[in-house]
Amino acid sequence: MYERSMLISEARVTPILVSDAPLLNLQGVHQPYTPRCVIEVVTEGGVVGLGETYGDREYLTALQTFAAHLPGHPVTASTRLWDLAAEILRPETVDADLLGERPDREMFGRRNLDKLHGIVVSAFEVALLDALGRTVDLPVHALLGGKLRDRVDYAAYLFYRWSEHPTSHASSDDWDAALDPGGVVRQAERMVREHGFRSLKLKGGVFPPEEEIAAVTALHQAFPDLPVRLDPNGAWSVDTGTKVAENLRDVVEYLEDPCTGTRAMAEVHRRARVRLATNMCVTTPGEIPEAFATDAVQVLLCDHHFWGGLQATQHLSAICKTYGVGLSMHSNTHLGISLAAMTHAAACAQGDLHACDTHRPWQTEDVITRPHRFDGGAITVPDEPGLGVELDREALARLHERWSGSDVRTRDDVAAMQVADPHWSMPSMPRW
Ligand SMILES: O=C([O-])C(=O)C[C@H](O)[C@@H](O)C(=O)[O-]
Ligand SMILES: [Mg+2]
Repeated sequence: MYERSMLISEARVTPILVSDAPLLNLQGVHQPYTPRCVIEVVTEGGVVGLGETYGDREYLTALQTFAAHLPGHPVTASTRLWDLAAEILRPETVDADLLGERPDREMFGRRNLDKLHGIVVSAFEVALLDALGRTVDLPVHALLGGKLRDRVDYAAYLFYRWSEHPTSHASSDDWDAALDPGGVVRQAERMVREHGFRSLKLKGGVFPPEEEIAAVTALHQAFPDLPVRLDPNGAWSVDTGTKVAENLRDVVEYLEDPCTGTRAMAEVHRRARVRLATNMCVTTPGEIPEAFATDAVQVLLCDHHFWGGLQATQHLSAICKTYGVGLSMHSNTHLGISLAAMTHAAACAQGDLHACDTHRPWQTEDVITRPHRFDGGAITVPDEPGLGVELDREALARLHERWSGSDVRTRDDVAAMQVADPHWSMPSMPRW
């Protein structure tokens, strides 16, 4: 019998808008503000566990529906969340958008019911583990079986970008534009100076491949000791991907999603013998067998937000280790609750872990009282109870008020680009 204090008395989902930088990608540009959700799970014992996830309208509705069913469940039973999700979030009860292909919006693979369950379960699993850890006075990594490393390395996530958004009432930061190799190298210099990163990743798919090859080569020349990656989000044909891979064979640690789809990835790897990574063609367990059997992917980017949580990420790391596939971590615009969860997940991941992605240096605000600092490009794995972060309630209220006063309800990089270029549309693939 569970102690009464371990039962959930309330689960809250608070949508917020987070200011974001004008970062360019294949689809367009980041909006001035992007939606996220903060999850709070309150126990009968008065403990609050935290989670953070996507805030797009259709996810928000699913998260709120799920939250209403949580009171009475114990925080010790996060594995049961999967059955609960299957019961509550059925094809007839969820937004149809969540079940269809939305290549115009998402860069983490296809949408289906399993993926939705993984996203919802993950958000609450993290909050349950945080609440449990605070209750029993143990860090989340201990609840996952114990950390395998004390520090988690992150990569400098470099973007082509404008200095400002093209709208007047937008958020701003003090970063310069980066639209050519020189600008990208200067951005990397500042990232490395301020945060000590020891790996570099450039978001590609923005300019023709020759320009991106030049930028990555310039990064390699400026930082000969640091591994460099390039990720065009599947923008290239097999021929183009093969050519880029051959050009960058001695320069990149790996190429991430040069092409769209497992078959195209396998063909590029067969032809060029350069390591390939993905957060697009393998984003659910069902996609693993074909990708591993055809050697399409040598590094898999996990992401607890859509793989189903911290425990699912651990399972994934064990599968990758078994098949000799390396592991890294995907990110989207996020705040400190997510960074803490990512750090606990990575601390417990088995096998060959490459520096994880994080968008955090691009964010100028947070919802935790002591925002993380990178030291030598790494985050020290917290040993405090739970995730090791405290909610800044004033900041949460401010960012929620921004959400309430705005009509931005989804991340839409295509629409944001149309503000600058009314003729812009989602490029058809392969773009080059
Ligand atoms: O590795 C990736 O594919 C990403 O980080 C996807 C993101 O959506 C990225 O493209 C971004 O923030 O523009
Ligand atoms: Mg990627």
